[in-house]
Amino acid sequence: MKGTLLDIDNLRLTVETHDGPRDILRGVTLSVARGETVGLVGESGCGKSTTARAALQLLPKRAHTTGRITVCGTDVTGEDGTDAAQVHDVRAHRAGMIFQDPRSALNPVRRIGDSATERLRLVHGLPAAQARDRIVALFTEVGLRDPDRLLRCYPHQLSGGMLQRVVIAAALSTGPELLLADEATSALDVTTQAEVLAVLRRLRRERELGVLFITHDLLLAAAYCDRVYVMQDGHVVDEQPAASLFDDPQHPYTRHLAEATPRLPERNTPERHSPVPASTQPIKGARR
Ligand SMILES: Nc1ncnc2c1ncn2[C@@H]1O[C@H](COP(=O)(O)OP(=O)(O)OP(=O)(O)O)[C@@H](O)[C@H]1O
Repeated sequence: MKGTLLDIDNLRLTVETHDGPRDILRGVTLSVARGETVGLVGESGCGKSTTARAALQLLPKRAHTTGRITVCGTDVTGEDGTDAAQVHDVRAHRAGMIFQDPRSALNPVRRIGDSATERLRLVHGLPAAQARDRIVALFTEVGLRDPDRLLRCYPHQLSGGMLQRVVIAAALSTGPELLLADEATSALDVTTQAEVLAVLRRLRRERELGVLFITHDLLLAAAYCDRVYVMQDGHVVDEQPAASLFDDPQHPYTRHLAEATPRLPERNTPERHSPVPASTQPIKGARR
């Protein structure tokens, strides 16, 4: 597909455990195009995070994979002779990842400025002053006020929403085309979640980012994404336009998830692309 930033084709991943080999991904096929937000939903443990991490070759220990993953035109699985330097280039320049808990992404005893500029300084070799200027500009872009003061703060001095914006700014600092957002707003309260989602949406539009938006929250995926893949037990079992996820679920498992998701009465149901659903209940059975 033209403009495809992430293309995963029949990805299988098996991990050697003490109890023998364990199949975690059993044939995942999905794609994300430039400027598109694609949801990846499913119950806890179905393999969503492993899929995203595999895209950056952040694989579990003793993992064996088959299938092909192409990120921004580079086959990171090495099938076509890609070497470690090219995978490093993808991680350093082309794709960024945001996780659920910004506190775990930031060193608690380092100032925000040191953590946020780290990739620019160490990976891109930017002088400290230039890295700082770029992060200050990005802090403003993601809606953080008084960026100079924030650079001197420690993580415990900032709220969860502010920290997630810091993490988003740091992820964007290297100019990625693809963003892998793994439950990036799940730990935030509903208001802060709406604000962070609005920031991500604006950045996606302005920068034409492709976003793989991982969530266990079907309502949120339906409201926020363009298309949605549904995972079950290591398989992608369904792919649908987000708009029809609840109204016309195609696969029995998608139907099951949709029926298990508490919804507000129709007149209050959020329109697609509204900031965030008023209710963001997890999928029934999810462990979170
Ligand atoms: N290194 C590993 N060794 C053994 N099992 C693993 C390893 N890494 C992940 N798993 C298992 O693979 C399965 C998929 O994990 P993954 O984190 O990808 O699921 P998920 O859908 O993202 O779940 P959640 O929504 O809870 O984050 C889980 O059952 C997990 O326990």
